[in-house]
Order: sequence, then C-alpha cells, then structure tokens
Amino acid sequence: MRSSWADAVANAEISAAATSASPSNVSSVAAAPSRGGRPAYVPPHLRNRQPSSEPLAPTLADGPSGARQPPAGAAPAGASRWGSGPIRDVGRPISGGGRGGQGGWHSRRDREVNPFANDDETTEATFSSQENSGINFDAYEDIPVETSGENVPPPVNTFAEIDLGDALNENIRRCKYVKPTPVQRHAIPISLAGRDLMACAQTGSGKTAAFCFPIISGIMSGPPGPRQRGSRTSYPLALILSPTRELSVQIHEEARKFAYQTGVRVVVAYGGAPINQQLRDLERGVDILVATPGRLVDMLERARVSLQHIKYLALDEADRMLDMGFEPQIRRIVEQMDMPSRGQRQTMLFSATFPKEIQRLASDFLYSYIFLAVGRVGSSTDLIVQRVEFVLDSDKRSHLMDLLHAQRDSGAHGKQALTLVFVETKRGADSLEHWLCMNGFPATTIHGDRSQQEREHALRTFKSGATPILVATDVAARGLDIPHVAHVINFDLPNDIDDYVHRIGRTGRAGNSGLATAFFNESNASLARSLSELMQEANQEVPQWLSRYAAARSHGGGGGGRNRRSGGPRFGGRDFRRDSAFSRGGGGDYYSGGGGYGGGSYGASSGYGSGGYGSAGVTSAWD
Ligand SMILES: Nc1ncnc2c1ncn2[C@@H]1O[C@H](COP(=O)(O)OP(=O)(O)OP(=O)(O)O)[C@@H](O)[C@H]1O
Repeated sequence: MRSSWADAVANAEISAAATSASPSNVSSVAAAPSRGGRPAYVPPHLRNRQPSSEPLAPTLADGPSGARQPPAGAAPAGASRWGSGPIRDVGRPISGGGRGGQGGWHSRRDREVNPFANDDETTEATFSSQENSGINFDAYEDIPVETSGENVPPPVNTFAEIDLGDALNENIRRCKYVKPTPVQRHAIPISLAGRDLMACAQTGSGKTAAFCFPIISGIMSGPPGPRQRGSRTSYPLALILSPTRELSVQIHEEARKFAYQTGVRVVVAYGGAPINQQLRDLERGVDILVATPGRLVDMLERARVSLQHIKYLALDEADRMLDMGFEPQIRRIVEQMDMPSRGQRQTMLFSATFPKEIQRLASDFLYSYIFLAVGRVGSSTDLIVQRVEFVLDSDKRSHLMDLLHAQRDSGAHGKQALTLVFVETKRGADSLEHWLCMNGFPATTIHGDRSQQEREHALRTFKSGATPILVATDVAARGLDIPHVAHVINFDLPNDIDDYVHRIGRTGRAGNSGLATAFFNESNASLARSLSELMQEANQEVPQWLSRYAAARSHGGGGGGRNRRSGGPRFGGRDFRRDSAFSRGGGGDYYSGGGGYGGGSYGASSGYGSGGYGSAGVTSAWD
C-alpha cells in the first residue's frame, strides 16, 4: 500500500530491496537509499542524517494518503460527497445547506483514489507459500463474552443483519470479511444504537472495524456537518485518536477502505510529517479525522481544526491513551477544547487491556456506557505459543542468533517468516540491528529516535520481507497489524504485563497461530508472577524456574520494580463498576450492579497495583 508521505520518497528503494533481499543479502539491510546499484550499509548512528540527494518532502499534491493517481475503480459520478455536486445516493437524508455544490473544496472534482488498488501483490507473492492469513473463525467459536450496563443491544451473527448501507457492505465484501468477529458482533450493534462503549477484546480480533463501521454508517445516514464559508477551519464529525503515528496511518488506511465510495472522507494527522500537507488535506474536506494527540493539539491551537461538531469520538488503545503519558493531552482535547461534552457525543474506547484504574479514569469521558469484554482471560494468547527462556544479559545475543539460525535452518514458519524483536531502549535497538546485519541477518529498526521517514521505510521493508527482522521499542507494540509475523521475541521483557500482551499480539492475529519467545533473567523478577499467571491462563507450559520466581514474588521476596498487574485481573476483562473497591459516591452514570454479569471467567478481584502507569523509558518512544 502506498499510504504515507514517506512512501513517495522510499518507494523506489523499497521495491529494489524487496526484489533483491535474501537472508544472506546483508547489504540490503538498513540500506542507505541509493539510486541504482547496490545499496550500501549505513550504520545506525548515521541514519538520521538526511542524504543530501534525497528529497525531504513528498509530492505535496498527493497528501498523506498516497499518490493521487487515476483510481483503478473511479467513484461513479455522484458517489462521493466530496466529489461532484450534491450527492446523496448513500442513504443520507439531505438536510438544508448540504455540502455539495457549495463551492470551494465542496465542488471540486476530487476523484477518490481506490484504496484497494494498492493492496500489495508483491508482498502476497513473497508470502504465497504460507498459510493464508484470513480470520480463523473456529478459534473464536466458544469465546466467552461479557457485557454490563443498562439495556445492552443484542449481538448480531452476520453483517447482513446490520443496516450498514450498500456502499459500506460492498467494502466489507472487498475486504473479504465474510462474517463479523466476536467483538464486531457485539460492539457494532451497541454503537449503532448510539451507546457509549468501553470494549476490551483480544489483540488481532478486529477492533478497528468494530469502531469504524458504526462511525462511517452514522455519518452516512446523518446530516452533513456544516462548513463556514471562507474559513480555513475544518470541522470533522468523528475523531479517532491513537497513540502512535504508524497506528494512526494504519487506521487511516483501513478506514479509507471501509469508507470507499460512501462519500465519507477520512483524513490523517500525525507528527513527524509535514503539517502543511496535512492541513491542505483537511481543507479538501474531512468527516473522520484520525490523529495522534500531539499533532491534533497543534492543529487545534492553530484553529485549523475545530471539534465543535464531533459526534463520534473513538480512542484506540484507550488504556494507553489514558495512562500517565497521554492523559493530560487527551483531557485537553476532550474536555478543554470545543468538543461537545459526554452525552452530547458518542464515545467508544477500545483496547485489548483495560486496567481498572484506567477504566475509572476513562469513565470521565463516557455517558451511561456499556462495558464489553470479549474473550476468556488470557484467550488473546491461546493462539500464540509462549516460551520463556532464562537468558543472562550477556548471553542474549548468542541466544538470539541460535534461535534465528534454527528458524532459518528448519524453514519454520515459511521461508520469509517475519520476526519482531522487542528491546527496551532505542540505543539497544540500533546496536542489536547493527549486530544482526553484521552477522548476516537482514534487519531494520523502528524507534522514537528515527525520523518518521525512516520509521515508515523500516515498516515497509519489514512487511515486504526485504528485512524480515524488525528490532523495535514499544513504539511498535500496539495495534500494528502486520501479516506474516511468525515470531515475536522479547529480547528485553517489558516492565508491565499489559505491554507484554500487546507485544506478543503482533503475531497470532486474526485467528492465526504464532510464536512468542521471551528472554527472562533476574532483572525481570517483578514480572514473574503476572507472566506465569498469564501463561497458565493461556494453557501454556510454565517452566518450573519461572514458577519459583513467581512464588518468591508472592511471598514478598524478589527484587525489581513494582508490577502494576501484580495480583490483579488479567486484561481488565471485568467492568470496574462491578467491583466494590472502585465504587464511589456521586458518579451519576456508573452502573450500579444488577445481574447479568457472570464474572467467573474473569477471575480475580481488584488488588490492582498502585504503581505508576507507563514507565518513563517506554513513554519516550511514543508520539
Ligand atoms: N470480520 C472480519 N473478517 C476477516 N478479517 C477481519 C475481520 N475483521 C478484521 N479482520 C482482520 O483482522 C486483522 C486484525 O484486525 P485489527 O487490526 O482491527 O485487530 P485489533 O483487534 O485492533 O488488534 P490490536 O489489539 O492488536 O490493535 C486485520 O488484518 C483485519 O483486516
């Protein structure tokens, strides 16, 4: 997919690398962009330097959504609200002063690029020997689902049962989604009923569509938002916030597919890319704005975006968005700008993990909401074989090498299996990548010290298989949907079990299987208990030595930092309103108990560690 501004620059190099890469082709790794010839290896410490011959900016006319080119399947005349004149064939009632034909960007013939046209055939060819990565619904058949809140709308079994509109249904077909995943079965009817929602569902289970479909459908069937003549301010109707640039780009790509030919326009705004280009994109019209918080605040301060007409607010990775690193920015955006207050807008929060303390914070943004938990405790990892090995820091590299050699020799997971290696620090990432490259393993890296252009280039070469090893900090831990990641290696374990859940969730997605290996040593002792509990819950084999570490922690022994999960429920898969420890006076829209919530499978009571949220080392890698 050509999806972002950096692609315009990187495209030629990527395809060259993609066609020439092989595991032994070290020089294709972390290659300096070069024109023709063999790309030269550039050490990590030099890679942030801008090559003088390389254009800094992409072709501005193209916008972050990719090259503007004649669409493979151009929108039929009248199919786009942003296209040609008054268009209302999408089932939207025409309210007075519709946007079509008002002049300015409303009236320009802005042909919609077909977001399906770029689905990367090269990548699929590269991975053709592997299993198809469609959703394996059998894996979800007996998945437990819990809802709490008042008057919960019933779930659906098929997309046909939901009135999403012809255009959206056609896009669902184009996406090859045959039936909804469990979280979609429940969340879509709840959202279509106009209810606020806090949804907790496993990694890779289709949450993006679960919040995109109702938003797109709602915008299609609602009145158009207003536009002030002569104003450079944009008034989106929906705002989707996510914690990282790459995730925002990915959500934008997905949402554009879902919204294709519906007339609903989706724009992305994220840091590290030229703001002027994004502003121009906004000026062409926006219904759904996908953004990272920092860039959005910038645009709000410049009065280039107003939130006063927001009808839908979605926070993806909502627990991350509300943890220590992001909460002030989110509060600013949601509570201190011009966004309609809760109850006046519809708010949807999604994540695979929802610690109770974060749930409590999140309830500030929600009105009479429904809590939805999809999946038994630990079920997000049932599809992932988890291995934990005791490895001293000094042995980690050679151990990693052994794993990679074994993987290569056995041809496990297919010839081009992608391996994602998580490390703690940006420096550590560069250093490990360099070492891997020197030892014949094509690798690249993604972390907060790399330029956005480099980050996107790294992701693309990883996805294509040109550099099948990606060394990453937590910037890549959440949300990224990269097909064919067969192995996630926690070279350095995170301090927080939730981060572990998200990291290993980069494999075993959409019902497919995956493998996760963690290197554990004394410095990870604080994680022992929650890790061994998590593994047990997911029917994984827990090594005896890890159980001993866990027991030592339970009895007050062991060193290391405080693990916020310690003693608490996994995945926050239980509505905190059900927990008396969190009951409070005055919370008008708190659900006050009642039946219907079979908490058994979510186990454990509160006991939520009071330690800080989000370690400083991790926060630095986020946008
Ligand atoms: N109904 C469906 N049928 C088939 N595939 C689907 C369906 N819904 C989603 N998918 C695919 O499943 C994959 C995972 O979806 P998505 O990225 O939305 O997961 P997620 O729950 O948001 O994961 P994470 O917690 O890691 O962010 C994507 O490739 C998506 O296209």
